[in-house]
Amino acid sequence: MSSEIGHHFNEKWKGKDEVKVLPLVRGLIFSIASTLFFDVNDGHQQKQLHHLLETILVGSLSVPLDFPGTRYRKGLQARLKLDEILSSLIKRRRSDLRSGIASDDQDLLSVLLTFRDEKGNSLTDQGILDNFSAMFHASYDTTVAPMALIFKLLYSNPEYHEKVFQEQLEIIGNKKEGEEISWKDLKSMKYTWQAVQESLRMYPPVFGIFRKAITDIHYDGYTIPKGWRVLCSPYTTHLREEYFPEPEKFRPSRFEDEGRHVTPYTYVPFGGGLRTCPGWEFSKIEILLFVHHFVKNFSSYIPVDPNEKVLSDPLPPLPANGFSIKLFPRS
Ligand code: HEM
Repeated sequence: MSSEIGHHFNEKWKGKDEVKVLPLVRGLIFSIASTLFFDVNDGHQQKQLHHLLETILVGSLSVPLDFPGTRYRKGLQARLKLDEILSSLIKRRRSDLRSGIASDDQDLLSVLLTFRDEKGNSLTDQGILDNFSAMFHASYDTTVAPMALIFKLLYSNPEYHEKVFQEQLEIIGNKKEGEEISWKDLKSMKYTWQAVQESLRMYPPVFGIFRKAITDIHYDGYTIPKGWRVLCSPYTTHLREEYFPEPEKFRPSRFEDEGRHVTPYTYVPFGGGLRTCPGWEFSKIEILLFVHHFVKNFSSYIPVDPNEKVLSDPLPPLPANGFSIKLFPRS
């Protein structure tokens, strides 16, 4: 993943005086997913798949009116096209696995194709397509949001900005030419991770999660009857003064000492309990590596509009104009 991100910076950021962060981050997250999920590295095919995914996402958040020209109809058509392309990838990979050209752990596609449940049953092609669709939905916009916001928020807190840059520079300084980032390095990025956690507190990418009451629940004078669905939203606790004083301020130090001072279940950007997001560590690595490669390439940056609004329309919260920044390369 690190080399993929390093390559992305070489191709899309280096040599530029100014960039718009949001579209670049979208391209990066999609290219990581298509490489690690089904080993599609070809730029042209990635672009086509990326466009289809974006159309599906827009369609899934639109009013479900199945008429020609509506976003919903375009989303449905894009899903059919995406399934068609993925089906041909599945067919080819099945044959490559049989002939030994592909291995059973090379990417998510191979893992799904060779998966067997406790009774020895495998997934159907439709099951694999549905898994891909779920993974794309769950992993794309969610990770794009903190990556598009982190440098905007860091800019508002010079003390933490400095800490994050110093932390990354120390890691970079200890590396030999061409040496890659290790697990130990990722674990040592404590200020960077605190800053990411704080951005996920202020702007949780997932607005809410549902839970079903499996028994009557009595809470604070109210009864939630068995069978009702309850919507829990991170915004209800993330922005409460009693849990996070001055909640409108970007203050990553709230997560010092590995978040020990945070009241349990008040900080839930990845949900909680049995259904906690299974991709949270994956996204943690993506975001930490993104910050790492940024600092490796640039000594500083200036937002074109430091007061650019963050909009959640549609979700997730993103910088309103894509967050343009002026870049200063590291010599
Ligand atoms: C910053 C990035 C991410 C955020 C904020 C996020 C947030 C969430 C949240 C709130 C849930 C619901 C959890 C619950 O019901 O308690 C969830 C579920 C899920 N996430 Fe993520 N997610 C992120 C990245 C990812 C990534 C990168 C992947 C995959 C590689 C992923 C895969 C999933 C899946 C498959 C589920 C459904 C789990 C289930 O229903 O059991 N997520 N995520």
